[in-house]
Amino acid sequence: MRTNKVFIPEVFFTNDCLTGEDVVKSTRVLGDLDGVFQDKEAYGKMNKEQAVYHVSSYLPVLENTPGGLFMGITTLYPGKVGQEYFMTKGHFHSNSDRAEFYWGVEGEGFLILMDERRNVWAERMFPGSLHYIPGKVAHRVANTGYQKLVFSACWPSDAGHDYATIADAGFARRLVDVNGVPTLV
Ligand SMILES: O=P(O)(O)OC[C@H]1O[C@](O)(CO)[C@@H](O)[C@@H]1O
Ligand SMILES: [Fe+2]
Repeated sequence: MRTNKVFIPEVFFTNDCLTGEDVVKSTRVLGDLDGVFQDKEAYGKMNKEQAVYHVSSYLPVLENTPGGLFMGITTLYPGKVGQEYFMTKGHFHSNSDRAEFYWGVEGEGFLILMDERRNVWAERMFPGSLHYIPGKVAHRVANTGYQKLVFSACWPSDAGHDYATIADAGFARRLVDVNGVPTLV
């Protein structure tokens, strides 16, 4: 199933619009993404305190509750490490068959997807793009534009995050700038 439906957002979300005791905010700086980017030399020269993305997550039920939903807003800054675009860490779900929706709110980029057989493909993200991420498909987002990329997500409260599989083997393809064109290599 490889869909890329489009809807018209009536409200532009921002990280700040989620508040309250059920909201958890986090920031990933470049130093949190050690091993994620291919160009180690370029990464080594960059400021590790630099923020790459912020996530605000609305968690109305406890983590692992069956049948609940979580919702998040991510702001991913523009930038590159070498020729590779700033991107989220990426993960499978711990409960591997759990699916998720992502939707583009502001800016432009790509959702990079990889199934368990390590087939990789990408869907263009833009304000109003809607992306269904099936279970057993790893997902990460790259900002290919010159402004911040804001996207939102909705996922089951018992999905969990499996970062270890990606930390061990990475994605089979990377999204890099080839003569100004975002290209999966
Ligand atoms: O969890 P990662 O791979 O750092 O990516 C951040 C995004 O993914 C989510 O974990 C949801 O899949 C959100 O909290 C956020 O939108
Ligand atoms: Fe996810």
